[in-house]
Amino acid sequence: HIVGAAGAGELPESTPWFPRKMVDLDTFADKVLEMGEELDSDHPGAKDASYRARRAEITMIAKTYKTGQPIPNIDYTQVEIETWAAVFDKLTGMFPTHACREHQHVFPLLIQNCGYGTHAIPQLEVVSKFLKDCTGFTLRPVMGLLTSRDFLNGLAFRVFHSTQYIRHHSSPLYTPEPDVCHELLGHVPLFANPDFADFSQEIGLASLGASDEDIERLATIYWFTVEFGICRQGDQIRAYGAGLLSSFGELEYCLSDKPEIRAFEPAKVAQQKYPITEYQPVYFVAESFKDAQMRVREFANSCDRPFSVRYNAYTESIEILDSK
Ligand SMILES: Cc1ccnc(-n2c(S)nc3sc(C)c(C)c3c2=O)c1
Ligand SMILES: [Fe+3]
Repeated sequence: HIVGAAGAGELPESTPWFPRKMVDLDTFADKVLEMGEELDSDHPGAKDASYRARRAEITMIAKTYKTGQPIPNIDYTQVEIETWAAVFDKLTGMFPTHACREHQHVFPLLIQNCGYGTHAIPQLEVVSKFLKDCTGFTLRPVMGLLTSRDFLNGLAFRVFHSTQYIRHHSSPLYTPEPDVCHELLGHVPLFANPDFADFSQEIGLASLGASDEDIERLATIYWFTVEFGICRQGDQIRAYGAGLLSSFGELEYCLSDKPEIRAFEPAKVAQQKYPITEYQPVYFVAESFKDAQMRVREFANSCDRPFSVRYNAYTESIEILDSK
């Protein structure tokens, strides 16, 4: 039976807090791991005071953003647009031979409907409206890195927390963290695909109220799919992970004979360690997004959460089922 909003009382005391309706995502805003302008010393923009100030200016928008509001547009500078254009040109040249068919199918629509091109950086609000039309996914501006729990919880509501700042102009082809190029070229095209949207939401639903250990396992599964996923396409393999599709070097490397390629089995993937500052030594191949979704659902059922959840798209809220 369905346990309503009051159902929180029905859950075991030890259940970690999780959002029950879309507006609850507003509570994540102040919980960002670092404000975004405290850049690591090895960050390309660490010594550039005006870059750090620009980051703070852009991330302030995310701090005040509330559910239901349009995402404010950023008046990007010529230097920022040139950085974007360099990344756009380099990567779009590789998509025909390295990106999965789902990415290639939607890219022309992004050019047509969202102004993707070298002359301007697409605005998140325009892109979010497009995604809403395609799969119900929406974007939400984020100041910097959310915790894995908060970030994955957002996916349960088909909400993707997206950065709005861009990497430092001194290194257009490298970034130690997500930036708007990574989101627009890597993540957005796949969230326009219904099967990938279902798959991503599956991970999000599994993360609601999950134990810290299960959050770690689900974040690792996220890492080897949404970020660094490879899929089978006929007799070839292609990239669908955003970290691959937005990184010129790693997009080349991931389809070469250098990395090890394994089958996507969530229980095994969840145990895999991954470096985030160099290319992955191992990638996992999904047979299809539907197949990957079913495997994640199976994996989620084997987790030690004493209840299961369902998303009600009419009320944009979570329903608790068979709370054991
Ligand atoms: C699970 C989770 C929670 C928050 N952010 C992420 N996340 C995402 S989506 N993309 C990137 S690209 C990059 C270079 C890094 C470090 C990174 C990242 O950390 C992942
Ligand atoms: Fe990412």
